[in-house]
Amino acid sequence: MSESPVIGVLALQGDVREHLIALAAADAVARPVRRPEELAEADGLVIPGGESTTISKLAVLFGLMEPLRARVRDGMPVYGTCAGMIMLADKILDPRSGQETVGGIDMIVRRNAFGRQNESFEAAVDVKGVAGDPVEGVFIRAPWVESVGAGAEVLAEHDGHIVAVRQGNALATSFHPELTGDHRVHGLFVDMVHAWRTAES
Ligand SMILES: NC(=O)CC[C@H](N)C(=O)O
Repeated sequence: MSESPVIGVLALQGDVREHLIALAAADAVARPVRRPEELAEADGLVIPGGESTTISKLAVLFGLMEPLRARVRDGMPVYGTCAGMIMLADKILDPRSGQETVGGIDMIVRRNAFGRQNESFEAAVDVKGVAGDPVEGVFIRAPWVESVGAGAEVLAEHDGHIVAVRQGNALATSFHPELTGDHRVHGLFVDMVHAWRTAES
């Protein structure tokens, strides 16, 4: 395979460090991204879990919202977990005031759908494209996807609710593979970045 891709982790708020570790374990060069210049150098980007309204407001404040939208529109691979999934939704069912999204996936997301912090849970999830045993899904005040448009593919469901979606080069999960030590979902994302780089070069 060609040399390791550089994958950024949007480092405004949330579990940035865990994603940097998971990406490195999946053979990517992982870097925090806080400035537009850092985003420009990345071959792909992870938007971490955390608090989506905070991440949204900081992205606007740091001048990153428009550059993020532009790169996603151009096809840069992007992966969002939990709050990151919310950031990739074209529509949020119950946005807080001032909450914007990057968009990129034709889906409607319901924030905190699986309940509050103390209703967080783990469950085995079968994810299309991840071979072998189910993934251990860690759900923390997790969103679910109410519905997807024609262009988006459902990769996983839990309890009848959509929890993983892909549309082109955008991938999103309600749960947090970065917290489990199982790096297969990050591996899937790194493969998407390799494929995109090869297609672009
Ligand atoms: N673990 C998470 O990322 C929780 C997401 C949070 N409920 C939000 O709305 O942003």
